[in-house]
Amino acid sequence: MSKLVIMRHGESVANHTNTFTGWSDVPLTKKGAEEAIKAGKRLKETGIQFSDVHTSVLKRAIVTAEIVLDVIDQDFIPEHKSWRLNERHYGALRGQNKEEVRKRVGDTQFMKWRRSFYAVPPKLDEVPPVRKYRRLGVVEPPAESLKMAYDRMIPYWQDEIAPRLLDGKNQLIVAHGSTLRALIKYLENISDKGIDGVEVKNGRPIIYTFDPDLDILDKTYLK
Ligand SMILES: O=C(O)[C@H](O)COP(=O)(O)O
Repeated sequence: MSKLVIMRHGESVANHTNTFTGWSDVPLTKKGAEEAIKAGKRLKETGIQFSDVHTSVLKRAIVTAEIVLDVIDQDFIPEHKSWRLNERHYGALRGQNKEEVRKRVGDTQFMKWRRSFYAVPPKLDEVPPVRKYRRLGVVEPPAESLKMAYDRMIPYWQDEIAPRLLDGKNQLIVAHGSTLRALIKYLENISDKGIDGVEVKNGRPIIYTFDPDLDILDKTYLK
């Protein structure tokens, strides 16, 4: 029986100011770092030994993962970073205050951009080149729906995570609200409509236990 723990990064400065973030690379707040420490302590109590940790290439996930590994005394495990685990790209909404956008466009459009599977947020007119993505040969998208994020994230699951779990190796993923909603949708076979209501909180680990065929035996939330 292998275990997968998925966790959203701790509070970022953009979460704190209620700003659309996506692929913007923002640090954790002090509270975010404390959430990571708390999550690490709760994880330590479970005694799970991980073989690998996977993060996006965004520092709020990377730093959260490193804090957790430190607290659980598993800093030595291989750390894999992939743009495929990045937050969904919020396009031209990034950097905008969520409350101001909500007031401007109304609740329905606001929630559609944030929670529906297919809605694409307003696109960036121009995507400035970022060395981090250029060196990976990745073209930063002008915006992504959750479906688009799902489509680029699932190959990472199939290539890098599922085979390790099938080999009985416990895996930790520290990523983002949207990528983790996409993964939960895939793992639990949630409908396109049903995913609207799924929320992933900062710094709260979710533990999946799988049988040898990678069917879910149990799902536990750590508070
Ligand atoms: O990218 C962001 O703004 C957040 O990490 C997730 O935001 P959401 O909860 O509005 O999708």
